[in-house]
This record gives sequence, structure tokens and C-alpha cells, in this order.
Amino acid sequence: MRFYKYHALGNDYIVLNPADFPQWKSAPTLDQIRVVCHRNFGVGSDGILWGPLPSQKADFGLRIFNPDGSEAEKSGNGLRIFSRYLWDQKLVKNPDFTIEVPGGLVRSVILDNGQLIKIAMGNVSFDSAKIPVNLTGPAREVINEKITILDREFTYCAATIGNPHCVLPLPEVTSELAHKYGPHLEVHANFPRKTNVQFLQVLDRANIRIEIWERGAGYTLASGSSSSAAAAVAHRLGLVDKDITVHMPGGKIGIEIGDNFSIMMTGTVNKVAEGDMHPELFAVKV
Ligand SMILES: N[C@@H](CCC[C@H](N)C(=O)O)C(=O)O
Repeated sequence: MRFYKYHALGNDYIVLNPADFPQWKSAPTLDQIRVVCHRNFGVGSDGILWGPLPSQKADFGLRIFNPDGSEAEKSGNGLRIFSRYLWDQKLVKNPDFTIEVPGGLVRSVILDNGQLIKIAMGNVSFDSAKIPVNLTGPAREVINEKITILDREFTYCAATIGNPHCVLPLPEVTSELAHKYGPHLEVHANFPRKTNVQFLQVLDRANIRIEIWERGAGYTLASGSSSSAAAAVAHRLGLVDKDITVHMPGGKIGIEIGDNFSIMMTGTVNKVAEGDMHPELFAVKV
């Protein structure tokens, strides 16, 4: 049971190629995902990339699973890692190709022999129906709304780039904020499909800092879709220009905002390991 592990700025993923798992028939089960991602009982990761899969619309299809077993529509770091895997395994010859995920179609460009990857991530929308946010309220752009979590009232903006995000602009951000309020925001009733959460500090017109609480994964050191959503929100609020560096605990991602909030994301990928999972790993239920 072959696995390939990579990280993108400390956000780590395990690639499992369906061709290596004929015994699993379709996708991994909830129990299999949880134990593989578990940091004590498994290989350990912030998620599983299940591909390549056939696609009618793109060169490759991909499914993305969070460590709690839920499925994500999109992952920026996951897409860079999967692109690097395809390149390393020589499953692509041309360094420019397309990938279909449940959250849409993206275009990948491999740079520096896979050290750096650029992805056209699609468009950010702030539309409440698309994200989705609070479907009982009026259809609207979710900009500067109020939300109370535990002891504190926040102002937030919501966005989607295929997967949902809740962005909280603040004068300063810390990992403590993400750990304290992130888990409550993730499952707040305003977000029927739950949400990823970013605590956003604008440093200047070209730099932002974020702390992240990921849906289905918890605190992570970096996130590509979070970088896209937070940069788009900062731009929508008029606080930054179109070329933005997103600073996270794990490192930096470059975001370029185009027409209609189209997002071009550039960042690194590092290979960690490849090997075989022992069948005993699956004897444990976590
Ligand atoms: N780490 C990812 C986001 C992964 C998916 C997310 N947890 C979700 O459920 O939407 C990224 O780099 O974008």
C-alpha cells in the first residue's frame, strides 16, 4: 500500500494513487482516512489526496479528504502537492495541465522542476448562497457582518473559492486566537457546510498575515485556499492591492488577484517520504 508524503509550508498531505489500491474499489473509507492521517496511530497528515482519477473536463481528477474523514471541495496546498506528485512520478510530460476537484477546475504550472508551483485557483465569491452562509437570511455579499463567539464579538467576511471560508480582520493575530475561537466558528450555525477560518492582519498594501483553523483538520501552519480567501477579502475591503504575500506560521504564499476576483497562487512544495503502509495500521480504529 504505497504512500507519498509531501508538505507545502508545513501543511502536509499523503497522496494515495487509486491504481495502487485495487482492493479499496472506490475511495478510502472514513475509518481508513482517519487512521492514515492520525499522527500517533498512522502516517500522519493534514489530509489525503486520492488521485489521479478519470475526468471528463480536465487532464486529471482528484478527491481531497480531511483527517476527520470529511471531503473538501478544494485545497490550494493539496493541489500544489498533487501537481508535484504527478510531476515526480512522470505522469505529466507538459508542465502545464488541468485538475478537476469537486470545487471546480484548476490549472497548474510546474516551475523550477517542481520546487515551485503556480495554480490558477478559480474565482472567489462573497455570495451568501454560494458559500453557503445562513441560508435563512437575504441573499447578499457577506461583508463585515457581526458574530459572537464565547466572550467576544467579531466582524467577519465570508468567501468561497470552491470551499467555504470565514475571514476575521483584526489589528493583530495569534495562534491562540485560532485555537480558542476557530473550533467554534468552524461549526457555527451560520455555516451549514461548516467553514475554514482565517484570522487576518493586514501588514501593508502588499502583505497580510493569517492564522488558520481548518475545517475537518484543525490548526494548520499554512493553507492555499485560506490564503486565496483572506487576500480576496483584504482586497474587497480596499486594504491591499492585487499582488499580495500571505505570511503564515509555515511560510509564505504569493497571491495575484485578477478580474472578478480570479486567483493565481504560487508556493513551494517539499517531498517528505514515500513508502508502504503496513496492513496492521488498519487494525486500529481512531
Ligand atoms: N489545506 C487546504 C485546505 C483543505 C481543505 C479544508 N480543510 C476544507 O475542508 O475546505 C488548503 O491549502 O487550501
